[in-house]
Amino acid sequence: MTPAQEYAIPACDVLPDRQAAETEFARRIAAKVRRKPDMVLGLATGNSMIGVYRVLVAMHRKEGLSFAAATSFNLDEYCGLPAGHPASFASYMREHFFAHVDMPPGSAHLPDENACADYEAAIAKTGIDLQILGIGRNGHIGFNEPGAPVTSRTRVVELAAATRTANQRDFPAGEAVPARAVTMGIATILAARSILLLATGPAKAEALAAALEGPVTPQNPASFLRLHADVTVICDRDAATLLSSSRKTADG
Ligand SMILES: O=P(O)(O)OC[C@H]1O[C@](O)(CO)[C@@H](O)[C@@H]1O
Repeated sequence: MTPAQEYAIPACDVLPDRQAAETEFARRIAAKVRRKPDMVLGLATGNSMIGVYRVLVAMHRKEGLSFAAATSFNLDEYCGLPAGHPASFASYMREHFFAHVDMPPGSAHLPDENACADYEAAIAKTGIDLQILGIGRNGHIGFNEPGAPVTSRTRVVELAAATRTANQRDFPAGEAVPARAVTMGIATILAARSILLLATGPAKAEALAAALEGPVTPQNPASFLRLHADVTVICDRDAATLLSSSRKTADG
C-alpha cells in the first residue's frame, strides 16, 4: 500500500454547516465563471448539489452571473430512463439549473449510454476547465463505484447496491433504481484542469476521510483525486469529523 504523503494533499475548507459549504462552493464556481465566461464546466447532480445550484441561480438573477458563453458536460446518467423521467439527471439539471439560467440548450451535454466514445471526443475537443463533484458514501465520484480503474473513460457501469439504496429516495414508490448507469471515467475526471469536491453531512465523513487520508486505491474512487494537482474540497463540519485535526482547523 502506498503512503498517502506521496500524493497531492488537496486544499480542504471546512465550513460550519451545510448551507455555508454550499454557498462557498457556489461562490468558487461563480468566481471562475466570471473570470472565464466561456468556461467548460463538468457538472454533477445528487442531493449535495441542489443547494449549490440554488445559489448559482440566485447569483444569475440578482448579480447577473451569466452562463451564456459557458458549455457543460454532466458526469453521469441512469441507463434506460427516458429524459423526461422525474429521476433522470436530465430532469434534475433542468429543474435545478438549466431552466433558470441563460446557458443555451445546445451548450449543455449529458452522457448517452449509446454514445460513450462520442461523449469523450466532445469533451476532448476543449477539455473541462472546472469539474464539480459530490462524493458517494462508498467514495464514488460520478458513478465510478469502488473498483473503478484509474484509466477508465466514459462507459456503462453496474451500480453498487449501496448507491441504489441511497438513491431510491429520488424514485417513485415501487419503482426500482436502474441497475446500470453511464458515467465519465476516473481518467475523464482527472483530465479536468481543476476540480472542486463538495461533501456535506455525517454520512460522507468516512468516505471523505478515506479519500483524503487513506490509501489511494480503486476501493475509494475519490482517493484518485490525490493524483490531480488542482483539487479543492469544500465540506461542512459534519463531513469533516473523521479528518485529522490539522485539516479540520483549516477554516470555519
Ligand atoms: O449528493 P449525493 O446525492 O449524496 O450523491 C453523491 C454523488 O453521487 C452521485 O449521485 C452519483 O452520480 C453524484 O451525482 C453525486 O455527486
